[in-house]
Amino acid sequence: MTAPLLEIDTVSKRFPLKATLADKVAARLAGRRAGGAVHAVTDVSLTVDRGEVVGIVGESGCGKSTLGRIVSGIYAPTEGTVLLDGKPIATGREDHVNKLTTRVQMIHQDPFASLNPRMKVGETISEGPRTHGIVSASEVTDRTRALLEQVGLRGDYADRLPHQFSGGQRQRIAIARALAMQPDLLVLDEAVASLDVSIQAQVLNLFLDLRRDLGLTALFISHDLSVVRHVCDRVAIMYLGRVVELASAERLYADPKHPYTQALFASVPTLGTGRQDFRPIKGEIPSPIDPPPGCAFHPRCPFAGPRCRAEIPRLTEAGSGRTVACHLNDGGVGQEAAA
Ligand SMILES: Nc1ncnc2c1ncn2[C@@H]1O[C@H](COP(=O)(O)OP(=O)(O)OP(=O)(O)O)[C@@H](O)[C@H]1O
Repeated sequence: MTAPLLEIDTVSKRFPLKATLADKVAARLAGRRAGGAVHAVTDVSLTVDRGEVVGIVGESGCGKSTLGRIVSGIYAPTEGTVLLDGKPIATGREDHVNKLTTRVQMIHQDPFASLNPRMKVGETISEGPRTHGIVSASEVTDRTRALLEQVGLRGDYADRLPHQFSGGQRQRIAIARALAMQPDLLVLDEAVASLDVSIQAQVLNLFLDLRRDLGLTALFISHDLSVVRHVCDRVAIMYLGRVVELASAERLYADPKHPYTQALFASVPTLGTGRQDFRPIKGEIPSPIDPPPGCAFHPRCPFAGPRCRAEIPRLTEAGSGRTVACHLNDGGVGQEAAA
């Protein structure tokens, strides 16, 4: 068996909060430390095989982008390690983050913000490969044209500026720029979220074609379950910084196990199930500054029992390669659990 291309091992990321003078005084009077932290990502372990596309799904603020940025070498994790092809991209030390890694390329949500408005798209696409010696000067023009054609644009668009393109075309340019670096791994962070639905479908189809032709490996971050279903082999569901369920897309969509996954599915009217009875998830997402004890989902969970309020559930096997972090799965929540 070959090792996974990407190995995320027990990664956490906390963003320290700056304490105001009033906080410091109050904390000193109370005999505790001032400040605190946003628990953006907690104890996440995940692998991605070569040629695999793994989705990261969850509501806003659950830590998806932070995880993507750690994998891209933009953030150092507070704890844990990220290995690409067995070598560290990042460890829990700021000076051990490979900020210049070219092997992971990130594609962001907003194609308007991610392209330099004053740079011709040909220069945008070829800048990275030229700087890093990935293409020679003599190859640059042909390679840039070929990349534009590969993403469904005309080669002579290389001479145009970003404002001459639509949102969907700009996202194609962003994909061409990422592919130009010949990355081992793509991190797509809400890559189609800002596009109209019909354009989303076109860009997703492009991604699927590229995946088939180039054997891409990717982390596909999205809040949109219907988008993820079309492009991912496996899907990790995140809640308040933790992975709560990880399964093949097929199994997850056929039979979601974690109460949060079930609630997430029930809240989406457009999953093609023909169901009209979609229900928003009840309650608010808790603060990542002060996560609830036990299972972070327990305040919103219809099945929560005493154990859920006290003990953090670990990800455990639930059959067929699926893992679920729920006490219902690892022995139940006790008599007191609501029916
Ligand atoms: N640089 C930062 N400094 C402080 N807090 C941050 C920082 N980046 C993210 N956070 C916080 O970390 C938590 C996770 O944010 P993150 O952007 O990773 O979530 P997300 O699931 O990608 O949400 P969204 O889909 O809204 O982007 C949030 O509470 C967010 O406010």
